[in-house]
Amino acid sequence: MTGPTVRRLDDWDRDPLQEIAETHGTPAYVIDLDRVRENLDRLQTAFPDARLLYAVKANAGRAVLQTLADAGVGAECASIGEVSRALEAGFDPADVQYTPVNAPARDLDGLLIDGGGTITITVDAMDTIDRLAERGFTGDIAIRIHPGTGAGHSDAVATGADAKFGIPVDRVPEAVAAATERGFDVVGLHAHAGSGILNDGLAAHQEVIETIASVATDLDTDLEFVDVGGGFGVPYRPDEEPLDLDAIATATREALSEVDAELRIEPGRYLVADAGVLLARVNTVKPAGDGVLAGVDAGMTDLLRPALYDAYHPIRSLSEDRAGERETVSVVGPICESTDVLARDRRLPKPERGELYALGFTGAYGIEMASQYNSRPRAPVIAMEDGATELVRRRETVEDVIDSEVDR
Ligand SMILES: Cc1ncc(COP(=O)(O)O)c(C=O)c1O
Ligand SMILES: N[C@@H](CCCC[NH3+])C(=O)O
Repeated sequence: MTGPTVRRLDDWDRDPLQEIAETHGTPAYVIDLDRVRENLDRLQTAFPDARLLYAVKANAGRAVLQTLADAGVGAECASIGEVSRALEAGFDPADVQYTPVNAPARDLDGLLIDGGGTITITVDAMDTIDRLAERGFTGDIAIRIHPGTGAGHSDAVATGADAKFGIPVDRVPEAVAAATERGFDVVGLHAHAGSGILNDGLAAHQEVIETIASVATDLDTDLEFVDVGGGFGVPYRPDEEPLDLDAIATATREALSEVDAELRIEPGRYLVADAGVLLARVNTVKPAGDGVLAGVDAGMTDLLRPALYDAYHPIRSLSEDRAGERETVSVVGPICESTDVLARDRRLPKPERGELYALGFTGAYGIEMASQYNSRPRAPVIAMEDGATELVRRRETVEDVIDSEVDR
């Protein structure tokens, strides 16, 4: 069941969302596991020969991880925390790839404790090759290259262009030699162009794959895999076109035609973004300039993306249809920051106190980037599956916020 290419906010049934808000209160995240499976099916149809690793950072909830582990995909993890959550949710260590950025010592130590010998580590710095050798790590390693080109929904996430990520192309042979000398098997190459790539970013994405292909063919090493990262975008704005998955798959295959190694991809957003909504309720309404400010109970601590990237998330009123009256509404949160604006200048029904809103495409990088700033407990997550709903992450309490303080 591949489902529609994209599930827009208007495609969600209103009744179950209203019911969830009544039962669990707001703010609350909803994640539809059936939609996650549909997204996976579409990816697997477009990339039938690729090994798919789910980028856990997009949504590390156990229900999501179990769904994907059961479907037989692997996990791409950015930290020991993500590795632990993936293993706990049922991923086999052999299916886990750890791709740290400037791996903290605590992460590397933790991997050894957790039987990390069977996990593949993607190394992004010469130093980390030494640091793994010093710790007696015996697993396989892959080398992450810095391709020098990136793409994504904003410059902030065009990772491939940022020197922080990966080893420069001209130093990759040196890194492979250093790793081999220290007894490691270098089994793969890795590159990631960036996140939220839509059709206008395909050329840059392609360039990254061509770069990794040329590094792979120049190396005198048998590679088990070439991992071209994730980044498949989802059209959050109503005027954006869905990503042409077949075009990206064909171009990837062509670019790698001379490379004799398994293709790996590691999507996060594509699997979960349109499977999630964030529910929030209006508490205050006040005029501002030519429009209205609707103050809701979700803020940048629940959904950071608008404040961090100026990201667009569609917003819809789930209260009873109120024909006619629409106003220019900005939806603002309860955090004492001016950037705590979830949606700016949208045409919405004249807001009313108690009105229920849904924010779309919040299944990816929503709950994962939530914080306790202003000492606000994080929202719960409710999973939908096969027509049923279930609380899978409870609402935090103020006690949870206080609990990590040490008595003195
Ligand atoms: C190394 C790596 N792999 C995979 C991903 C997943 O990206 P996306 O959620 O855009 O598919 C990211 C995030 O951008 C990443 O940094
Ligand atoms: N967190 C980002 C994407 C970056 C992913 C990690 N490299 C977002 O919300 O769009």
